[in-house]
Amino acid sequence: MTPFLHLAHVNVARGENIVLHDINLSVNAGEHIAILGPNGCGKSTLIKTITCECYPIAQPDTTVSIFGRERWDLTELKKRLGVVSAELPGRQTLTTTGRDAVLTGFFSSSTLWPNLTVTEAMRTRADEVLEQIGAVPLANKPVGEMSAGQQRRIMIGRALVGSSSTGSDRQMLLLDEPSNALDIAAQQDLRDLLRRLAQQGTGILLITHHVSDIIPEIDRILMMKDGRIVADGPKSELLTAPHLSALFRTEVHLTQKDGFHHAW
Ligand SMILES: Nc1ncnc2c1ncn2[C@@H]1O[C@H](COP(=O)(O)OP(=O)(O)OP(=O)(O)O)[C@@H](O)[C@H]1O
Repeated sequence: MTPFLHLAHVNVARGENIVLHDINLSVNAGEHIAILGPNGCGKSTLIKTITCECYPIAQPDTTVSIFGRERWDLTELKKRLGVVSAELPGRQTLTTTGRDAVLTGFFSSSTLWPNLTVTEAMRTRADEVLEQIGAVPLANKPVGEMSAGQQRRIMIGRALVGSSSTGSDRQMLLLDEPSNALDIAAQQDLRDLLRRLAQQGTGILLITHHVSDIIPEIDRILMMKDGRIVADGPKSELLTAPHLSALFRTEVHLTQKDGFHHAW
């Protein structure tokens, strides 16, 4: 199995406070994982640690290894690791077309600035990705004229463009509450797209507050509380009403239908 991530004894501070405590986590490429936990427990900081936007406190036993390497050129890493959240990369993205917004994934930029060199190979790869995510009709449409669901689809393309769909350069998609601000139909579209990508071998690391976002292909759950991973195991064991009730310190009810869970 190809390793995607290995974190050992990782502590991370933000401002004056330590917000991640002794994180130990290994993920293989192509795994499908959901991270659950109350507001402020450190989920986004964990993703930012993986993308090197937050750094661990240097200690002798601390390890952060991504795709089997501990040292990265940040530009190269960002190409391999796209994060999709409910926000666009910048306001300039609004005037960028769908195809160009996908191409910005090669540069981690908000738009295709004139000084960026786009090669033919990049264009071919962007067209491949537009096809893969079912967004060919959005190629020439400005992002600002798209619905929130269409924008999210393009941002998934932007996150995927820098890596290939197979082999050691396999796609790994990090999603931080991607269904926020989407209506019911757009949430459904997003789940269908994530299911298709997961079935094609794209790895998924999904942060969500919505249990119904946990597509059937996700089979591993991480539970975080107060900056610590408090549970890490199969969905069948952890995605239960008692575990969720303990995690969120409130009574949670759970139902299951067609591989999806619904909590209230
Ligand atoms: N830029 C920042 N500066 C200082 N502290 C921060 C910053 N961003 C987050 N924090 C703090 O770090 C802790 C973890 O925040 P983080 O955003 O990782 O949690 P989260 O689980 O993703 O929360 P949510 O579910 O609300 O998005 C919180 O206590 C938060 O207040």
